[in-house]
Amino acid sequence: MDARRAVPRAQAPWKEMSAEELEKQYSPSRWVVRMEPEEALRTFREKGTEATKNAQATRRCQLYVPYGDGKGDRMDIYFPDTESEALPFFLFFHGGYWQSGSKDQSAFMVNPLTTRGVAVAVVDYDVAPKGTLDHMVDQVTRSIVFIQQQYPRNEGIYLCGHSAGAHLASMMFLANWTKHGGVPNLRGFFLVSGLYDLEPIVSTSNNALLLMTLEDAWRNSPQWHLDTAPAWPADLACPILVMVGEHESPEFHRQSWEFCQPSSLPPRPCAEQDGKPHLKNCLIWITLVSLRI
Ligand SMILES: N[C@@H](CC(=O)c1ccccc1NC=O)C(=O)O
Repeated sequence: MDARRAVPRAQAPWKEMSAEELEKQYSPSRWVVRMEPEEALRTFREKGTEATKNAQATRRCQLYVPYGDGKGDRMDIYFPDTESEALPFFLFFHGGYWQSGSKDQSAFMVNPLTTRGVAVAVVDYDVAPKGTLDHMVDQVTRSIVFIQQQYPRNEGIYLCGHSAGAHLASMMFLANWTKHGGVPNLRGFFLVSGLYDLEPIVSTSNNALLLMTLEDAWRNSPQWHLDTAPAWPADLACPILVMVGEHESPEFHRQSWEFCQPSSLPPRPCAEQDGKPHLKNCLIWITLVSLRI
């Protein structure tokens, strides 16, 4: 807790906000410029569901693959046309503030990636109120270990998450892989519009179903734990792309920006090799055009 107290107030502008302003900052749909919030959320769901149906109708796939014993431990895996186990794997973790969304509306990246020779796994996890944050983090960890064990000859595992899913993916920097049965061949992170410090969310309506305490938020905020994260194998070259939408709220921009600062990101994969940093961090500002699906 000391580290959190040591954060200068200037770096935590949300602490000065009214409850109403904080609510707005953490309501992404209210920042969409092309449509009203309700229409934006509906469009997001409809496009995702349509793209998932299309992917399942057109791609070689295995659906509802169990990655554990829990009822919610399921993923859909989509394959390129080429039959091979030596494929790169792209794992996607959906958003929805840890309380909505599912794999069934999240396979929108499948066709562009599988046509380029990448296998895609769209992972389900138990959203609140069934699942707690700790349980979801555990599920995500196990889903990655499952892919590594099923496809030991993979050409890299790339994690991508959106919003709450980007948070879950970023928690993997803190994972104790040896405890989970082996180090996955992680080769890249794509973190889209993520949340890395959960404390501001505790007092918003997004916490009504999740019921996270300040303690839960602290434990599950990668922003505050990267300096003590377990060591990574030095040979894992692992670029991390942190992305945030151009029109998203100042708080969403701040979360991504602060997570990108060298003092926040895991020091170990940064170890220099051949005089070059292992880890390339960059903040990409997505334009509205590139967000179109
Ligand atoms: N109630 C939220 C919904 C939301 O944040 C959201 C919706 C779909 C996918 C991701 C989302 N945000 C973070 O996980 C909003 O008003 O935007």
